[in-house]
Amino acid sequence: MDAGSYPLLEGIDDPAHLRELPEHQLPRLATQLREFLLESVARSGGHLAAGLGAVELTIALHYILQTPHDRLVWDVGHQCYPHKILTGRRGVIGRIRRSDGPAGFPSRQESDYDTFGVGHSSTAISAALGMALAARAQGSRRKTCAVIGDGGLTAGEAFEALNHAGDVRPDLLVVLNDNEMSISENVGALNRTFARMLSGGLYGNLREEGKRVLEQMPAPMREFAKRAEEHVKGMLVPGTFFEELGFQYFGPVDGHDVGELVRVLRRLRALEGPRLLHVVTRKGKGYPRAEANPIAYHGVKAFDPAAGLGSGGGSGPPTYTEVFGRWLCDMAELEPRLWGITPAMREGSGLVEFARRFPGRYLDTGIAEQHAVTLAGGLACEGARPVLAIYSTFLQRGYDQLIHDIALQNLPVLFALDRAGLVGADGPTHHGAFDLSYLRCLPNMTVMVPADENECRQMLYTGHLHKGPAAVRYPRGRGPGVTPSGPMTPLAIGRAEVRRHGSGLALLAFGSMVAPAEAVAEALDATVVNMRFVKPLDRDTVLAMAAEHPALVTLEENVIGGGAGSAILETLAAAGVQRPVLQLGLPDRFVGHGERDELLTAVGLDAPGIEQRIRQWRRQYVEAPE
Ligand SMILES: Cc1ncc(C[n+]2csc(CCOP(=O)(O)OP(=O)(O)O)c2C)c(N)n1
Ligand SMILES: CC(=O)[C@@H](O)[C@H](O)COP(=O)(O)O
Ligand SMILES: [Mg+2]
Repeated sequence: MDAGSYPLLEGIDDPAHLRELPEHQLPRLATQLREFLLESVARSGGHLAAGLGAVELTIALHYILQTPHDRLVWDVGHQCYPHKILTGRRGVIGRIRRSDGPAGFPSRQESDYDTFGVGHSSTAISAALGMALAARAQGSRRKTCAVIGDGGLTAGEAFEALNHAGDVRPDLLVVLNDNEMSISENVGALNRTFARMLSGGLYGNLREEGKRVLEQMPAPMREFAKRAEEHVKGMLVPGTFFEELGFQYFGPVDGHDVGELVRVLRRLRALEGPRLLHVVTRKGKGYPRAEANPIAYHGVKAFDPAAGLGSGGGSGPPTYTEVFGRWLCDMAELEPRLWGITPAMREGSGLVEFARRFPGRYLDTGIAEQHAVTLAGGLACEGARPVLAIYSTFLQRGYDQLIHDIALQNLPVLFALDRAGLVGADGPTHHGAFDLSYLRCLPNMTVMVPADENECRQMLYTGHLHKGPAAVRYPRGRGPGVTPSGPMTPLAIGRAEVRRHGSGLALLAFGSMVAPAEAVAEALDATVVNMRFVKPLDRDTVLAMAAEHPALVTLEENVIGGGAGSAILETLAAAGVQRPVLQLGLPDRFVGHGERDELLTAVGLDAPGIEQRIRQWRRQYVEAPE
């Protein structure tokens, strides 16, 4: 930040300083905060459009709420960069999501102002409700506020929390930040109702007419008239939906009018009971390129704000996501029963082309992973061949549905699990660290892990043909660069592939670990097996490797606990085979944020780290056992 270019912002090291500003300076502060945010994220990369849209709201919330004494809980938290800038992290925001910088989402260990750790959506109201009930039980007068977006409101947990709050009636303020966007265009009937009412002529005219009339009123009447206007507007938009849930509904309010927000929030803070303030904002506000294309500017790499984002479509081999997206379209051409489903991640999961070409078989459920899983099951019951594209970490949201609705009924649903393993900048809330453990323990599941992009395509095809539930898990970004080619041929279920023969020891590698295993094989005189299937495991190959080698090493980009290596240990134990086995994988802790390669090195899953750990272990436990 060039000294002096943001004079108001530079004077704010915490919200107490903000609250010393006279109200009339807040619009100028908003301008500086927005410009600083754009300049910073254009350099660092990260989430941009949501934060641009939340600048005035963030200022008003910290201006009126006595944070951190009053609790402010953000939903998802990707819009929290203005919040972090105003709460003492202006100096480090330029390193956001780097291993030496702040997390990309609110994090309790990072700041007292980050009252609840988020990253997965739709948790804020539940957490805030818990905090509000605790305040009531403690006889505290502190206030609790949750800020949730219209996308966040498409998830079941948000409704569960609203329904419960309306019943137990805490002192809780929910702010709905409605910009009609999720990452892509928001979906859902409630969203459609909002959009219809807020864009409707009647509401728009009333708001403009109301402003004109108010301006001509003497000041004392203006406050009363404002309230009257709010209630009249409240009758035009689905406030009743929230009032049926026990909330007092206020708004809609212009989410970029910081004075209006301060006035309304000041009133609402003084009230008690469940209140919902409906705020209308524009995602990407203040940066025309982001306003025009909020999808592209939801999450960005470093870019030049003057030129905007690059043309995209990087050169080089396709990413795993692109391999999946192309396979899905190719397969949909051949198989009319194929459906593509995403829980609000069309772009991230590679479904843009599929959605364009096969709109009748494309479903975006909104942020509703539980529903998406069971929906796929219903389709499968009727002979459809659904493919659920879902991040590994987000499938955690639909785990009971996976067990109860899909695996138990042995329904042919294919799960394309993207972002498996360490994702990098998004950190522990988004790493796909657990899916091999949580999938392989389920009866009827087939779990495949491709070593490269071509194998990914073959596995997707194999899973599609399979008569029961199947999952293919692949990492964020690119693999070893084996571009898919040739016809799709199904793999033999449960068969591994021996890539290299050695005599020293056998490296039994899964997915992204095959490449580094091959890189160290010669130095270790090791056999390398591309295991391909975590379930069903290739038992014959495992036992043969144990018979032919003095020791085994398993390698996986999943937690060791209950993962693929554990499946191998179970196989050896069941066969009464005793062999030294070293399990390499993710540690039994949450791995932080940073560049993916940097994190893999930090947990010893890059080639040098793998070689070093094997040599050390072999010396200690194989060559000179006590
Ligand atoms: C459980 C879960 N599913 C999916 C996501 C991915 N995701 C991050 S932000 C977002 C859209 C959120 O929309 P909204 O709440 O309206 O916030 P906005 O970006 O519009 O400000 C999604 C789907 C997530 N973080 N958590
Ligand atoms: C906030 C959120 O959950 C998403 O925006 C997520 O950060 C997307 O991750 P990718 O960048 O890996 O698609
Ligand atoms: Mg939104």
